[in-house]
Amino acid sequence: VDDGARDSLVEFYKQLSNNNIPPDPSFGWNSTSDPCKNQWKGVICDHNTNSVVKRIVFDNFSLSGFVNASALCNVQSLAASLNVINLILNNIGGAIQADIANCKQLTRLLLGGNQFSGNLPGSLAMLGNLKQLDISNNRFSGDLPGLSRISGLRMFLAQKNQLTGEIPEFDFSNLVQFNVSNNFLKGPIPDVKDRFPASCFLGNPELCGDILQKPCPREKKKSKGVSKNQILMYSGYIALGLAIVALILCRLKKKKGEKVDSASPNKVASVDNVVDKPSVTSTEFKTEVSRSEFSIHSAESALASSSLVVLTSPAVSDLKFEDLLRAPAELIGRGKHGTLYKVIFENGMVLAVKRIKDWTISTDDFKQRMRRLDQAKHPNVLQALAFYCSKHEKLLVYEYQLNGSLFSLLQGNRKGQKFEWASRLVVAAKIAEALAFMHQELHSDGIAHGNLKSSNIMLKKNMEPCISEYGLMVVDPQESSSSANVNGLKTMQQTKDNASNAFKADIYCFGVILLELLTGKLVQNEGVELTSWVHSVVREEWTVEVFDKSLISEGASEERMLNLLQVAIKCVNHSQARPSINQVVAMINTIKEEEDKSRVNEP
Ligand SMILES: Nc1ncnc2c1ncn2[C@@H]1O[C@H](COP(=O)(O)OP(=O)(O)OP(=O)(O)O)[C@@H](O)[C@H]1O
Repeated sequence: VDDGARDSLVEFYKQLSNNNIPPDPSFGWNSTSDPCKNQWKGVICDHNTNSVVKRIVFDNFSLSGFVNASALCNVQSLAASLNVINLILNNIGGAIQADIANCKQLTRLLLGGNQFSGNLPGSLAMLGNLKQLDISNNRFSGDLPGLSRISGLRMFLAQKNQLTGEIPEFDFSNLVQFNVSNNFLKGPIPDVKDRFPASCFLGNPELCGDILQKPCPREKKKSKGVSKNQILMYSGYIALGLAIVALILCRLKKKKGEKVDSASPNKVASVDNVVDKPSVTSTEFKTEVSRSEFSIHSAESALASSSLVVLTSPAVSDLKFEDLLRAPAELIGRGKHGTLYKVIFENGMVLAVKRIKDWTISTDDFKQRMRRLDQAKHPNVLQALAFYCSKHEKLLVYEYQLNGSLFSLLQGNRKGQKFEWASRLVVAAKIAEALAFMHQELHSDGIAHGNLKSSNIMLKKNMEPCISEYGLMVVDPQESSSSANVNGLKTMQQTKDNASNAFKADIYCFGVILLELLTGKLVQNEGVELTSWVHSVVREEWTVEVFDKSLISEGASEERMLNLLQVAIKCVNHSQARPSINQVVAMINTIKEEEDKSRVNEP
């Protein structure tokens, strides 16, 4: 760590601890030692280089000073590396300075359970990489800043403060935890469907909305207060709308005569007729909440190859592309590689449609890949039912899984649902076996999963786990590092032996899922961090601390949990010496057999 960064850290700690001198030399935080090499307490460094600070973690350290965000975030080398600031459950006071926004790489800012006060800086909105923001149980006041640009935000906790004003706009698509209860917020609650219970909003006497069974008073002003300019603007929109409709009608009339026949015969699947209407216009069919939001980029692409290829599933044999466009669609989530919509049909059928973003694969390669994937069938792999592919647009259709994903199960979104050790072991074994099957089937085609993570493990009706989105990531050596997998495999994927690396990468990602199952902690987008945390705990010989508390209290066998942890650690080995998927299956099955035996022998 460079001297400037070290000195700033020392300054930061000084103020954080109210000028308390670090308790002993091994604690660090002095200008005579190095934060990484000398392993300062509360500092976690990049495990590869051991020379840049990634996290500052002081949870429950009885600190009672202030946060000097300028000292921390105005130093370029620190700002560029710091991912996590975790100061929960201390006694830290004062305001948060706007300079916090210079720590642009922050994914977690956890300040809950302190004495912070004052307004939250509007600059928080600039922390575009944030996944978790916890300011709960403090004395923050004033309005919440608008954080709607932080589209990856998964957790926002602001309960028990003194916040005022309305709840600002949020991008709720990725939020899985949200709480603003017990403040002084007012006005309408945003439309969060049933994703968050009323308890997340309670304790704000002036908040209103269906969820609180407290209707909001109708706004009278709306029609009264329309200004002249607004009238002009709206009439402009209406005129433009009418012109577009007229243009579309003209074009449709013309096209009807010259029926195009461009769909090539398809050996694997039945192909529906060329779409002749809906997508001839430009872009999004989007009205209010529940309309289809798919867009076809141009009339040209719609006519040239607008066929929906229905794969061999009989469930959707009559499905037509236009049905898909017409049905109401709801945005479920926006991931790194695309967007997922829930589409509900009149006959009650519910489908999940994945719209893939920025995939430079050619149309032919895409089609071929889909057909290969369709041939590899396994009960624990979610098969695509159909797909659509044009130059600019790639859609995949899956059966919608009502029970959600392993991610949401671990996150505790499914209320009151226990997730016991035996079930976790079954999930691990089934996913490993399914992955082994797919690797075996698709090895010669070089198609690995490419994006294995707990949000891509769906739970079927009977809670059977199944791998979803297999093979939707092409591992392309030419491709930029931005396409790299979430689990920090960039450098690996950039190396030459790409296909084999992709299979190895799947093993790594599977190891991360095992760690999630064992620890109950989630690493969405932060795989490297969970693994380094586990490594550090194991290194310090507090191994049992790693396990999910609910597993310990359930009395799960420590020995078998340790054995599974060993498997996970082998899988997340950063060198390429990872076990093969078949070895992983064998190891997990041995643990599972022991578990089954012990259950039989139970009194
Ligand atoms: N078939 C499905 N049925 C129901 N929910 C699904 C289905 N497939 C995915 N989901 C859920 O929808 C959400 C968005 O999925 P999506 O795959 O687009 O994003 P992601 O997995 O977070 O990121 P990425 O783009 O990297 O795959 C996730 O919570 C996922 O668990």
